[in-house]
Amino acid sequence: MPHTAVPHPAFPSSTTASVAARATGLSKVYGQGETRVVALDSVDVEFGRARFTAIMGPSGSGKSTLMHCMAGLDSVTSGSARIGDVELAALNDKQLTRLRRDKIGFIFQAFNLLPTLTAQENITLPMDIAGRRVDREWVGRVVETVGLSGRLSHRPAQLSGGQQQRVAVARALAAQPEIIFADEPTGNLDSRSGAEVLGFLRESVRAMDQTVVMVTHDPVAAAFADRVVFLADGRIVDELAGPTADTVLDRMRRFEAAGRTS
Ligand SMILES: Nc1ncnc2c1ncn2[C@@H]1O[C@H](COP(=O)(O)OP(=O)(O)OP(=O)(O)O)[C@@H](O)[C@H]1O
Repeated sequence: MPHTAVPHPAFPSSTTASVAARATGLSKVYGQGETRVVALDSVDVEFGRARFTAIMGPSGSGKSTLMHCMAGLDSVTSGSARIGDVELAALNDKQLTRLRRDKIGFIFQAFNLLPTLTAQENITLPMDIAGRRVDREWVGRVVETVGLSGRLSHRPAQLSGGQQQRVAVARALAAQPEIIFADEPTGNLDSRSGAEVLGFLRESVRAMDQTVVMVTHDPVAAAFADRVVFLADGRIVDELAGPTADTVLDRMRRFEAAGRTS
């Protein structure tokens, strides 16, 4: 039963209200027999609402798998993945599709923009597909925040890589999803454009109470987050609040050293 204690404002408890997504004992196993891979091994993690969380860890540690399971893009083998109060395993395909469409925003390394549509049309496409009314005022604010006001009638080919990624960020933000999952969102960008995009994500969390979960290899990118969780071999092995690029790098080096001696 949920406890009913009133949380002290300075110490928000991890009740549903403050948690946008939660994994409990989440395991994911691919294949069987000789090809069996335990990608996630009983992961417990919460992603706070209106928080920016980075997921880091060595290649193959399970970062993308965790994100895909939390976003309903992949099924879980055991344990639980929830968005808000919704247990993803309890949904059928149609309900999952609707949940992804209505509650989740995605930003991937490949921008996934439609080449024949303008920036504006790409930004509102998910809402148009869902038959949702477009909140023009909100979209205007998003477009201004990501600095695309002068580029709305351009098609993707007429935009730089950084601008295209900003369109992808605006598209995710425009629908006001409960949570945005970003997988290496700046992987293809030069460091200046990357920093801009991360700054916009950071600003969306601060100014618009957006929730963002981002997978990254880059300590500089992770430093834009409020918190970093570290995965190794499918387990959460550490976390860091208020990260800087140096503290993240330091933590990564320590894991590498531990990995070499274990
Ligand atoms: N569809 C799949 N079938 C079989 N094994 C998979 C599949 N997807 C991932 N894996 C395995 O699960 C483990 C975790 O993979 P995952 O892609 O989640 O790691 P990652 O931390 O995101 O890695 P990277 O940083 O290289 O992208 C790896 O050993 C990978 O080979």
